[in-house]
Amino acid sequence: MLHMQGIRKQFEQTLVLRDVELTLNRGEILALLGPSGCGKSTLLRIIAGLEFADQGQLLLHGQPLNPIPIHRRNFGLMFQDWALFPHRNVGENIEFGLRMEGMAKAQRQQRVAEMLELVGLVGYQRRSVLELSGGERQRVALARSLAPRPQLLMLDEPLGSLDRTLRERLTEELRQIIKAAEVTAIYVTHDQNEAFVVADRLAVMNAGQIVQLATPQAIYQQPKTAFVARFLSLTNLLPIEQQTSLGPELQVVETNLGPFQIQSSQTNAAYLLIRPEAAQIATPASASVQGQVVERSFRGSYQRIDWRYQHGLLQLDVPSSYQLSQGQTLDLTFDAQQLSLVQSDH
Ligand SMILES: Nc1ncnc2c1ncn2[C@@H]1O[C@H](COP(=O)(O)OP(=O)(O)OP(=O)(O)O)[C@@H](O)[C@H]1O
Repeated sequence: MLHMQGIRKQFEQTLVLRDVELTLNRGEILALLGPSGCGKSTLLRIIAGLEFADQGQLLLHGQPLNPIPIHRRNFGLMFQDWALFPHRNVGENIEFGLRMEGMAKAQRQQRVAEMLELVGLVGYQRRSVLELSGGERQRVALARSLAPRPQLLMLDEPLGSLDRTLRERLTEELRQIIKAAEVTAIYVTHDQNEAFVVADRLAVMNAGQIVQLATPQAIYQQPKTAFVARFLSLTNLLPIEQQTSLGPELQVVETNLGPFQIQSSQTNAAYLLIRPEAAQIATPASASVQGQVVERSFRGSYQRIDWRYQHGLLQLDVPSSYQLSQGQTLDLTFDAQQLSLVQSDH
């Protein structure tokens, strides 16, 4: 539906977007995920028409987007700092875009009722927005963006101002509402958990480039570069000392933790990624690696341990049912399914 080619943007001396390529499919929710300053908002603002690219093309349904004025694009926006109109009630806020379009009153009222139902606020129409909780306000803001049936909804850190617990609950709700409205959406966030919950596909950005574009599951299973792995809090990255291909899909890598056989077509990998859940408590018969628990923290169904071996330290998760204490010796094996090969960043 929306196709971006070779998008470049420079602010003074800084190149903020470098040859961004991205295709957004109809009905999907795509999250732009990346650290502060990587260019997410700039890319969104270019799509919205609030900023212009120095180079590159934006196509909407195969047609160039640039000549279409902002008000005729029919894009919805929901930004963290876009407050509701404080002196208008909930219904009037939701109705705002419909009035701008010149929609007749009866139709507007029907649409407002549909929107209140969609966001779970039936009966709130005449309430003042000043009386609402933070979560309710965000739902009104979402209803206001969705009311004019935008062909594309853009959300920039829409839950950024809410506390963590509320954010987690609302993220799931946001996804359900956007899906029920059958709208195509781009969702900007720097929070990987939010992106995982909300998105069909994720574009992970670093320094003005899209480093990886795939489903949340695929990115978690196979982060492409060390940057992506670290950004997802996957920090056990062991430099590969030597790699041998035993076939197109089978690699043997040497690391300071020992040799590992990995099902992968990735040649010339820089790191072996050990996901925290790869750790398995060794049985006396297994070929294990010796180590020691130096820290342990309880996380509910599992415990996170800092595990020191002869040449390094890993953060690993083991079931809470194991009685472990700080300083104790612990021999481990590693589940090959939870290991992957990762490229360097350059
Ligand atoms: N109008 C502007 N003039 C000059 N520099 C700008 C302008 N807008 C953005 N920048 C710079 O461009 C870079 C990317 O900014 P952008 O807001 O796109 O990043 P972001 O990934 O959305 O970050 P954040 O999550 O902090 O909003 C930053 O270094 C920012 O300072």
